[in-house]
Amino acid sequence: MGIDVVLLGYGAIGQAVHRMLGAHDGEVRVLGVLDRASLADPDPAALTARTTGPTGPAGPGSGPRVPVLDLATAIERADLVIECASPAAVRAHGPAITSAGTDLLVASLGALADGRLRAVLEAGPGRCHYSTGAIGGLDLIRASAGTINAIELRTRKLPAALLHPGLPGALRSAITRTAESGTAAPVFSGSVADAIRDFPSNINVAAALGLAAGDLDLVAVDIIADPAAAMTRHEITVRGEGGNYRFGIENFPDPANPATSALTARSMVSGVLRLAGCGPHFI
Ligand SMILES: NC(=O)C1=CN([C@@H]2O[C@H](COP(=O)(O)OP(=O)(O)OC[C@H]3O[C@@H](n4cnc5c(N)ncnc54)[C@H](OP(=O)(O)O)[C@@H]3O)[C@@H](O)[C@H]2O)C=CC1
Ligand SMILES: O=C([O-])CC(=O)C(=O)O
Repeated sequence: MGIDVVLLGYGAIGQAVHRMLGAHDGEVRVLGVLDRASLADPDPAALTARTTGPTGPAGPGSGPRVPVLDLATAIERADLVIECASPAAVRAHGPAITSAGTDLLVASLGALADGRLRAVLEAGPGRCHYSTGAIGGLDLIRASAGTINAIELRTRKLPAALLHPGLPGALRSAITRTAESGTAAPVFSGSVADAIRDFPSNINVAAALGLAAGDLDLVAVDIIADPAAAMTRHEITVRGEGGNYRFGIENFPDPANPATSALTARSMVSGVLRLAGCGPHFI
């Protein structure tokens, strides 16, 4: 028994998930990974026996090697594809996975701010699962869907964790100024869609909150660049007819990627184990 999985993306989260699933190989078998090169060249012959390995702080060669697969083989063999790449990867490859009947677990939930893509992925027949990622409390928000009036998310990260090549110039300057001044400052205020547009790999948690609430427009996002932020902080305030809720989540960043909370990989492993039927299950 157990389930067969493939990792879509093999960076900080993908490698951590792979390492952690090693302790559960009776329940979950990692068949291989999809990387940028294998996704760009659909010819399985081009990939014959190619493997990849960890590139994190533990150093090359210190962890298990894993086969690199082409997308068609991954879809055919896997029960579940674990996406831990980027919203762009969900857009590009998610529909092929779920429409072929293979399940998909998504970390890059920002992609699902696009209602049309969400509808395609949810049409199946493969199931699209949403990872709780770097936060908690989504069960409570889901249970309160339809009764929520507003959600505020205040995310505090290191300036270096917020910088990325596609950042608009004004935001880049604001974040760089914050880093140079040594003082924390707000750098973004806006909707989930705008946050995901400007910080696609940094604020998927905002989309998670909106998806759980059943309405992304309920979520207001503030991002603070804080040169002293040894931990990434997500402050979540929910106001609704059933009650008011506050969650303060302080995560250590993943050592391999300061933009990503280390909790994210653990959340994905927990989700995969649940899909493999390993309890306990909180529902
Ligand atoms: N829901 C949540 O709470 C969270 C979600 N995330 C999501 O998880 C993603 C992965 O995080 P992390 O592991 O830290 O990131 P990394 O940058 O460490 O690794 C991402 C890996 O995915 C690959 N990749 C990215 N885009 C594509 C693509 N379009 N096609 C193929 N491969 C691709 C990258 O390749 P290359 O190096 O060539 O770019 C890299 O190997 C983030 O981008 C973010 O969207 C992250 C944290 C929290
Ligand atoms: O890891 C985090 O704390 C949040 C994050 O990057 C995301 O939501 O994309």
